[in-house]
Amino acid sequence: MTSAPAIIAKGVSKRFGKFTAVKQLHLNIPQGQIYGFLGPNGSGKSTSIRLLTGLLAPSEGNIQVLGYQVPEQAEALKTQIGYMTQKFSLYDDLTVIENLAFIGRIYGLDPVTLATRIEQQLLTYDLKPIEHQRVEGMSGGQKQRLSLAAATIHSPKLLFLDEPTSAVDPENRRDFWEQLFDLCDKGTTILISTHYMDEAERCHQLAIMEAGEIRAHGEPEQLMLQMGVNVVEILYPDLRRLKAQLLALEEVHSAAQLGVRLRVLISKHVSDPIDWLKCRFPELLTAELEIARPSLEDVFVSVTGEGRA
Ligand SMILES: Nc1ncnc2c1ncn2[C@@H]1O[C@H](COP(=O)(O)OP(=O)(O)OP(=O)(O)O)[C@@H](O)[C@H]1O
Repeated sequence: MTSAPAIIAKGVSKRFGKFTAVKQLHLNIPQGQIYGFLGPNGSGKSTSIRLLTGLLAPSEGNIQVLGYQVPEQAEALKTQIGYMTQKFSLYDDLTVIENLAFIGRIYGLDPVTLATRIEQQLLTYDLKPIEHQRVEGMSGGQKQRLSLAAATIHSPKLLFLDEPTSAVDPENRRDFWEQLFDLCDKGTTILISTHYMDEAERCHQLAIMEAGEIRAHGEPEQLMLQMGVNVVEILYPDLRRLKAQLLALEEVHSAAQLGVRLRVLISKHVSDPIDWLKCRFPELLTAELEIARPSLEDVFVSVTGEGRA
């Protein structure tokens, strides 16, 4: 028997005055998965997360999270979820242990459970050596680990992470993802927002957002396979001029320079894109052209307006 979805959203929109920040959001997120919201700044990721946690009320639509109706039953849901933002929301004047204790008490943990959980979290997130250090003055990576330890102190079933890796270096991001997979392995469902392609590629499923709407969703691999464009890489000396000419063609979704190569996304309506390019640009007859494997970034530019910049 399959378990009920962790999150169901139907036709959810959020308006701030005349501005619509989230439009007709539909979600069905299974338990035990890492689900990603991928999108540029202002695409509605944070607003969507706030709606799903019950912090914001939708202007229209229906939300169910872990079987609770949101925002009506948000109070009951609160103890079952964790929420971490890119600002980490820690108390600078408190030490590592004091932060964990304070947040644990907010979640209503009894003193014995709290003491056990603090000890476990200090070990899991490698915070033991700095347990008496105040947050002020800690590195970005340490703050991130503490923030994740605090957000999971009450062992939530569902964890919301709003751009949790924006303020840390690539090594810390890698370690952070290992911790997320450990949590997922123990049954925690995770919803994470990001604007990094490599992070989105790690998710079991993701939604690509732009201007408050989901433009595409599914497993990263499926999204890459089902993309409505072919990818051609061109090795040619005068790439800047070629790029401008290519972008003027309706069939070309995007053209981005990667070092000495131009990566071009061409509509699948063009059956043989290499031949098609060589016919339109005879100077390419002697250039090196090859079909490349699609990346998530290609999917992103093909479903959003990003590619024609
Ligand atoms: N309380 C608010 N009042 C008015 N507009 C808002 C409010 N909250 C968000 N917005 C607007 O809604 C849009 C979506 O913002 P949101 O923060 O959800 O995007 P995001 O994808 O999370 O981007 P970021 O990465 O910058 O946080 C933005 O244009 C933002 O200015």
